[in-house]
Amino acid sequence: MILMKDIIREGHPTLRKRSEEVALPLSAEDKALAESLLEYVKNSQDDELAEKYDLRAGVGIAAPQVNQAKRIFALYFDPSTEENMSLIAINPKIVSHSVEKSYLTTGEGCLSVDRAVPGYVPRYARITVKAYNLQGEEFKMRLKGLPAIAFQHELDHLNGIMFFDHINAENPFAEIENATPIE
Ligand SMILES: Cc1nc(NNC(=O)[C@H](CC2CCCC2)CN(O)CO)c(F)c(N2CCN3CCOC[C@@H]3C2)n1
Ligand code: NI
Repeated sequence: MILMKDIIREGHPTLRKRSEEVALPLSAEDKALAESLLEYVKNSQDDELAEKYDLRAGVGIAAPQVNQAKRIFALYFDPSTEENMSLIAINPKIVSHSVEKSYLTTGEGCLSVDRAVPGYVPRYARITVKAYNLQGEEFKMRLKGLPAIAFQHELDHLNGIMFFDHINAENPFAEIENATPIE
């Protein structure tokens, strides 16, 4: 299982690389990597396991964060939540997006960033995405709200982008034009 010691931190060059597309059908190694990413996010949201293994809570994690520069990430929102999502995305792409933006009023954090970086992170409010699943089948999804924000945060990792790259340096909490805040 992935532990915090396996997660690389800000300053590690892999976080600034463009990850490589993975070959389909997935090799056994890439399949195991993808499953371990989803397992981490689920474990991190389980109070007992998070406590036992000292895991920082997450709703997503990307392969480069465990020093695997591959275009794979996982997202997990418990079925009891409005978002309700369990996703492994292989070679993901945003195929279209709204003009409207959105942002988390709390700002964002990152498992690979051991400091708080305050400020609004402008993202597309709605996105249409395409990716491949563990079986190598292509799928499309339309996302909005927190799942859309999280998908963009993880996709950024595959392109060597960190959330704080998007924060307005002059005024981190400057109003974002044509944007809907997400509480
Ligand atoms: C929004 C949120 N971000 C948490 N952490 N940061 C992350 O997920 C980073 C990715 C997120 C940062 C902003 C969008 C994507 C990880 N990133 O670095 C991967 O690249 C949370 F932990 C969290 N929740 C709410 C749901 N809760 C359910 C019960 O368990 C606790 C859990 C806490 N919500
Ligand atoms: Ni992150």
